[in-house]
Amino acid sequence: MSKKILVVAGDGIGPEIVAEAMKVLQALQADGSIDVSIEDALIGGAAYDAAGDPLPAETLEAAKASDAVLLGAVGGPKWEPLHISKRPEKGLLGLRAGLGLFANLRPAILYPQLADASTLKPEVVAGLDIMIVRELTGGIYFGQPRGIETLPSGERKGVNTLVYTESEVDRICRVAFDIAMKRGKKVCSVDKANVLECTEMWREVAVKAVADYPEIELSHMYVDNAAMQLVRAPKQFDVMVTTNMFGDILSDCAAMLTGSIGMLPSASLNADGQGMYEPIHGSAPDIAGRGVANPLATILSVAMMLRYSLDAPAAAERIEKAVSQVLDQGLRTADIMSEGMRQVGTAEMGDAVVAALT
Ligand SMILES: NC(=O)C1=CN([C@@H]2O[C@H](COP(=O)(O)OP(=O)(O)OC[C@H]3O[C@@H](n4cnc5c(N)ncnc54)[C@H](O)[C@@H]3O)[C@@H](O)[C@H]2O)C=CC1
Ligand SMILES: CC(C)CC(=O)C(=O)O
Ligand SMILES: [Mg+2]
Repeated sequence: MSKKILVVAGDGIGPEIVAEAMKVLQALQADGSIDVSIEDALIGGAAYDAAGDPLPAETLEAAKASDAVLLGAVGGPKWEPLHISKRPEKGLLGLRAGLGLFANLRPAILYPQLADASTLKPEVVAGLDIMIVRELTGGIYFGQPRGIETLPSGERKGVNTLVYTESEVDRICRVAFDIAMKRGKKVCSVDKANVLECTEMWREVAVKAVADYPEIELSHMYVDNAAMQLVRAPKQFDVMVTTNMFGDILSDCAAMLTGSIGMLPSASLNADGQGMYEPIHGSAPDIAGRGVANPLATILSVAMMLRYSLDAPAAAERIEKAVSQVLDQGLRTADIMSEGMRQVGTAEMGDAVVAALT
């Protein structure tokens, strides 16, 4: 049965990288590997400019009616003064919350061809394969109260609130445990339980939940140490599970171990298996419009979509193999360029992946 995909390209490099991911989807559609219908919608700054709203009601409705959403990236300096990404019911946060996408999976895998591009020594990262499981609809990005108020003294006070309920922690830990059962059976829960009560509770809930998974080896680490360990000895990690903000930061850090933030895809899933798929990076305004952005994270996000929402694991594997093949051919966008390789732009990289697929 045909599956519905909603494409929201967004801002900055969003439309450029999504165009390449669409070529891959369309190639798979054309050769009969998948049966999908594709619609577009607006989000972020583009939606604000067109409709005065960074998450128009029709975008949220279309997303709810789809089997999967493919997102580029949102935001940029033009819209930052408007604070559109700080309203939890609006923009990207609103779309994630509106779809209930509480589980964000961010695989940090080093393609062996990119060992030279990693910020770490080849022997420290060879074979790196970490799954970061980030809670995505709670924590400090959503907690109330939030905002900036002016005190009677005239001084301003900025407030954000870190909140988790036990059930929110329990469900994300179970996602991490289920994933770990299919991998190395090791989960490191990352918190700041020495300082923050909310994450002290997080740790207690993780310990209670793991009792249902006798084969899982659960460890705990404070987030500052986890950041350090990621760049010291990343292969000690199999699955990491953590809060919304800690996962946001640690995954950008882990991305560099694989060569570039332009290499890391993600899947954001709800309780019904519906998903949104996006690269972990943002709209990269510094390189937008130049045709130099790396589209591989977005293309690999399509592979995650095929695996998690479209029940097409063979097609997902074909995409991953095609990416490996273009790297074997020596093609590199600027962010992963190294000596002796051939530098290509966004579109040439997308075309090469399609050629390797077919
Ligand atoms: N999921 C999303 O839509 C996200 C949106 N943002 C938004 O994006 C805007 C820019 O944020 P930044 O902090 O600069 O983060 P960013 O991830 O957009 O860029 C950080 C750095 O990585 C580079 N980069 C990112 N993606 C790349 C790619 N595919 N190929 C090559 N280089 C790449 C950029 O050129 C920049 O130097 C902001 O408005 C921010 O709010 C930031 C993160 C995630
Ligand atoms: C709106 C932000 C939380 C986006 C971001 O940085 C991310 O999801 O990685
Ligand atoms: Mg981020």
